[in-house]
Amino acid sequence: MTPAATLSESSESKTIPWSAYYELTKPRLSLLSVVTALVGYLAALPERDVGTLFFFLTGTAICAAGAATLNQYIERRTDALMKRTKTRPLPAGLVSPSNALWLGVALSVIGVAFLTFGANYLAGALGLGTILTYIAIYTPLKLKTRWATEVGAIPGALPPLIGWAAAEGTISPLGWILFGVLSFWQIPHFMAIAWTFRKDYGSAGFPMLTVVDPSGRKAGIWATINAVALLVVSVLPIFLGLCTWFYASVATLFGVWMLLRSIAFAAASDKDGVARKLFFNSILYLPAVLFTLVIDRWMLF
Ligand code: HEM
Ligand SMILES: CC(C)=CCC/C(C)=C/CC/C(C)=C/COP(=O)(O)OP(=O)(O)O
Repeated sequence: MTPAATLSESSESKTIPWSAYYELTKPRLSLLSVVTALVGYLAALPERDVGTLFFFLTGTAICAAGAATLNQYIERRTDALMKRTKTRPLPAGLVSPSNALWLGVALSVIGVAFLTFGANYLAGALGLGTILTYIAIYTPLKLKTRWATEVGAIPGALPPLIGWAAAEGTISPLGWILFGVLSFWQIPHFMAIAWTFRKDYGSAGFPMLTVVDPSGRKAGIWATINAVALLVVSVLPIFLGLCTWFYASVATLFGVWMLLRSIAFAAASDKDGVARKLFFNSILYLPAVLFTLVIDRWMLF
């Protein structure tokens, strides 16, 4: 198939680049959400069932793609005002807003149906909850308050619980710990990004912490506080007998590293370089700690 298809709209013929629809789904972020959901599923140590695994993975991916598409539909005007986002399919005029809206709604409904009927009701409810908190609460709040970031951390941290629910039909303490790890991890992750793109966010009218406090002092302190919480929550499994020292050591190592990077970000007067280092550190943290957790759980049982 060619990378583009031709579609008739009223009397005109328009070329629809499929890659533009693909970009609407924020493929990297969506894929990462699926990976964190898979971590929840694998760490739950279920009785394996290939059918459930298939529907849960595809359902989560479709939900994430639908949520991302709806997010881009809602933010099409502000995305046009930022350098980082102005080439996205909607501000670039590659896809019509109504097409994006219908695609987002259709994907979200299909994704929730896959989770509900292919896994179980709890997984479906969590999928729906993730979409709604992202689209109906976080996305509109972004223009209103700096606390939107903390609200956004909820849908960002819910996918492991979808995985846990798909595996067990319920959520065990380690599932909630994973939710805590993902929630606290997102704050230093995003404080670093919010510093780097503060001018972009400011010009689009987003009151991010680095916009309302342009010194970056509050962002640094808030990243550090959350890095401490991340370290504490990430080592809880060892005290509850839910993992071995293998996971606890890796989580401590990466947690301390993230904390030191956050402190450096808070302390620096010129924050540009340290913010990028904290961002890259946050990107390394997740695969290292989550992969180790899955291996550790498999070794334990
Ligand atoms: C409050 C929640 C979050 C916000 C506001 C946020 C925002 C962002 C932004 C703006 C970027 C682009 C940075 C750049 O272009 O330099 C980014 C990158 C990234 N984010 Fe997040 N993120 C959040 C949650 C998450 C979650 C939950 C994950 C993983 C499951 C994640 C993983 C990544 C990764 C791996 C990158 C680098 C690769 C890429 O740009 O796609 N983020 N994030
Ligand atoms: C199963 C399912 C529905 C998964 C979706 C989970 C998910 C990806 C949650 C969003 C995390 C988040 C707040 C990202 C930033 O979005 P942003 O809109 O602020 O980023 P942007 O500035 O790049 O648009």
